[in-house]
Amino acid sequence: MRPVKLALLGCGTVGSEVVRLLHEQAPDLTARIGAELELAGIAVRRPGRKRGSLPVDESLFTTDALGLIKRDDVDVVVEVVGGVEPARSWLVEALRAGKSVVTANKALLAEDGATLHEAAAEGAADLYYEASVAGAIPLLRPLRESLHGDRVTRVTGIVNGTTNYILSSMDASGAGFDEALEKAGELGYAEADPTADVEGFDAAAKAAILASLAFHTRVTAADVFREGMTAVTAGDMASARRMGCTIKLLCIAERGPDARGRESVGVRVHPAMIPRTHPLAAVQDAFNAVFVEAEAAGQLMFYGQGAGGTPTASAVLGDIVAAARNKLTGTRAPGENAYAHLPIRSIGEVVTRYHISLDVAERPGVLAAVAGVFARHEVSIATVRQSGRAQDAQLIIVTHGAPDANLAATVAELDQLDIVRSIVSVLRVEGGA
Ligand SMILES: NC(=O)C1=CN([C@@H]2O[C@H](COP(=O)(O)OP(=O)(O)OC[C@H]3O[C@@H](n4cnc5c(N)ncnc54)[C@H](O)[C@@H]3O)[C@@H](O)[C@H]2O)C=CC1
Ligand SMILES: N[C@@H](CC=O)C(=O)O
Ligand code: NA
Repeated sequence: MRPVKLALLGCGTVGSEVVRLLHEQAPDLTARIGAELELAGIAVRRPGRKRGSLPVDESLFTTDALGLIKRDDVDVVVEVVGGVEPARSWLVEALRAGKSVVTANKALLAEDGATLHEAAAEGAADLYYEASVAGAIPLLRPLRESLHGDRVTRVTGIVNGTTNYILSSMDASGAGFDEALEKAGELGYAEADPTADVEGFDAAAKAAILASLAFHTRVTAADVFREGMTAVTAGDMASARRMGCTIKLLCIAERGPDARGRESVGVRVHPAMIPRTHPLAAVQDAFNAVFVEAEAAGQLMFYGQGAGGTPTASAVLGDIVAAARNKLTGTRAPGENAYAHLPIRSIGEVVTRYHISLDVAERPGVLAAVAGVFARHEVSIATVRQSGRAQDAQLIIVTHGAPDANLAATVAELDQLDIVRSIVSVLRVEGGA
């Protein structure tokens, strides 16, 4: 049997681990596939760079990614460069030519997955992207295959390792944001531009990919409500701790009837306060965890390493094996299945709960005035806690569920009240906190 030939694009944190695992596991991979996997070439930016410990022939390195993709002997293109361009042009070229693609590129899939899926359909080619969401955790294959007999209603989780590493460091040791981010970068968790992590763009891209698969509807990054975690302070974390909670950056994708009774999809990424008893509160460091709720299956939980070169390479290798097997047997991966065309609900229509911390003047009638604002916006208060000082006091209010637009309008009106000296923090609450 002739070997299945791979073109590897990118040899950074993930790419170098793909090379290492391909070498170390070669005999097993050959036995599992029924043919050898062979690297036809590795596209890099700087071919002369020292990659001393990598078990490959230097002659494989090239700066001509497109030339490598177009080679007749290449069967599978593995893209671990990242970013929208030139990755999109490369992958479209490969797919249209009937070459299978394995990619970890969530930014591209969430921005313009449709173009890749269309190119895959045109070229009758496989498009695999398990590594793009939650690193090593097998999550997309269960959504794309195992759960196809069921109706998924909600996907909730922690899908960014860098921010979970930062938030769990802030919670456990009171570590500062900058220090924890630097460490996450050193450990290979952070994106090339870590703004993508801390501002929630990376999690939003993953949320779009998850929602598209779960709800059979094209959801792009632009459809996802996104709020990063840079505004979460040590004070917020301490306040959460006092309430028996912690703060996590959550991705939530849900389907169901909106206020007009129309079946729709809401997808959001934001920091949220959750009780310490919640299973997601126990997810530490760069680990990820995702709950999938489906009508027949009930609740499923997926947990594991969501970032880092080696765990991510595990998912890439799994996809390479699947693509190689398909090449040999003439079968294909499931294609895009976006038949449902569900409308996207705006964040204003999504029912959320808020934890609001206010500095207020300490005088009679303050509580009534504050409560009046909530009532005017039809927001019901679950708990109020007041800690008083000489002339001012802090009020901590947790609401019941209400449309996010009502909650936002409540905060905006509170901000206008003379008795409110400052709005110290506003956080959404999930899971019964
Ligand atoms: N690091 C992680 O934990 C995870 C990363 N990913 C995704 O995997 C992909 C790769 O990520 P990393 O390996 O962490 O990034 P990285 O920045 O370590 O590696 C990317 C490599 O691509 C190279 N490159 C850039 N432009 C190129 C070009 N025009 N031609 C050839 N090579 C080029 C860079 O020099 C770099 O070595 C990204 O899409 C990322 O979002 C997905 C899951 C986890
Ligand atoms: N930067 C990402 C890497 C994996 O997708 C993260 O921190 O989760
Ligand atoms: Na995965």
